[in-house]
Amino acid sequence: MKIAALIVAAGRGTRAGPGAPKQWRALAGRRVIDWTLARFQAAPRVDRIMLTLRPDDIATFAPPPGIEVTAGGASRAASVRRGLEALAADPPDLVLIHDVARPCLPQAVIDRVIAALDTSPGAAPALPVTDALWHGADGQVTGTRDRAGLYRAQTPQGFHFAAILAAHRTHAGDAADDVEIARAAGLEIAIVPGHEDNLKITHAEDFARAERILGGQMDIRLGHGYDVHRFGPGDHVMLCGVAVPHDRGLKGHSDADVGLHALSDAIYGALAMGDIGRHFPPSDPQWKGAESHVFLRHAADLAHKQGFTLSNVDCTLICERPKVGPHAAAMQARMADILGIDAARVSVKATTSERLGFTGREEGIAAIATATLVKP
Ligand SMILES: Nc1ccn([C@@H]2O[C@H](COP(=O)(O)OP(=O)(O)OP(=O)(O)O)[C@@H](O)[C@H]2O)c(=O)n1
Ligand SMILES: C[C@](O)(CO)[C@H](O)COP(=O)(O)O
Repeated sequence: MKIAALIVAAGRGTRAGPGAPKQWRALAGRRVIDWTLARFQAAPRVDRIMLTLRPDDIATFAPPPGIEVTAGGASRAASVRRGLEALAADPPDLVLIHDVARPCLPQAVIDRVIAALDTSPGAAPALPVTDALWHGADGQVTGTRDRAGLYRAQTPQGFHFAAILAAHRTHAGDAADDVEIARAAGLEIAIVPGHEDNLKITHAEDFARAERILGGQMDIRLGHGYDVHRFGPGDHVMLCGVAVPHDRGLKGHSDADVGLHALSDAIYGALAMGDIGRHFPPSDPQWKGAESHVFLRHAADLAHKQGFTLSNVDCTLICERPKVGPHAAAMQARMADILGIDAARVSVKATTSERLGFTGREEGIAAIATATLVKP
């Protein structure tokens, strides 16, 4: 069973007020569109993601790997139709059609829609109306309405692909959503429970609500690491991935880069996956003299495999000499490169220990590091 997600993102977001269209605006540290795409990238049963954008946005948007992009139309229905036509070249069995403006979609809602499509050609999430309903005009209540049997429709709305494509091809005019188009073609649509978190960002104040929801949903991990290496003979030390000239070297099984070792341990710690010695045992001869970027890359890859993004890292080197300041910018750039994150999220600093203790006596160098991992 091949399942595609079609995310419509070609609207102008006029009701959200001045500024960029809402899909491009920042929300809890990422753009709205990034949160919405991440929902479907993390959905185990979704094989393919098609995104419809305004033509001018296609020129500037660099889609993440695996995301297909096509141009949307003048209305939501037109954008969906274009997305369906783009998918039709290699048709999936099922399609889940979702508003980019619903970035807080819980995975459970996706699962419920897919499950309902086993027995129904269409299925969509909705919540029963729980407030009283009024008619109003000029600021006055002019009537009341029975709320029994009324629902608030959400997305993703899921369909058997061939059926919804045929429904869109024969539908004339606009529609509020794809359920309306499917029903006009005679398709039965099952209602599955939606979720209050699955709001559609429509007005400016909805951003604050979405931020609160995402903040509550996020898995935020903090890890810390500590490492020490003793000085020995040599003419340089490896610190945070940079060779720093010195009148001694650091002793160790690998290249003895205390900074990268502490940072690797911080990431392993945040994942609760032990430490560097567990993944690269010192008893194993293959790691003798190893360059420590291998360890750091391994830790970062484990984080990514578990769906975490590295939000920031911070490393402090503790030594009297060599002086770290002249090399800090190069260390920051090298660590950012190894981790694949922006240098603005990487901090390297140094302190002496006021000539106290083993670092003060210049017997070795110590490093402490922290890493913050975030999973939406
Ligand atoms: N021509 C359009 C219009 C809307 N949409 C998408 O349809 C979804 C729901 O629409 P809505 O919330 O109304 O978004 P906008 O049309 O962008 O907002 P507004 O009506 O305030 O301008 C959004 O994901 C929007 O990007 C689209 O793909 N193409
Ligand atoms: C598709 C939808 O999100 C279902 O609730 C809704 O119909 C979109 O409505 P809008 O008028 O485009 O905001």
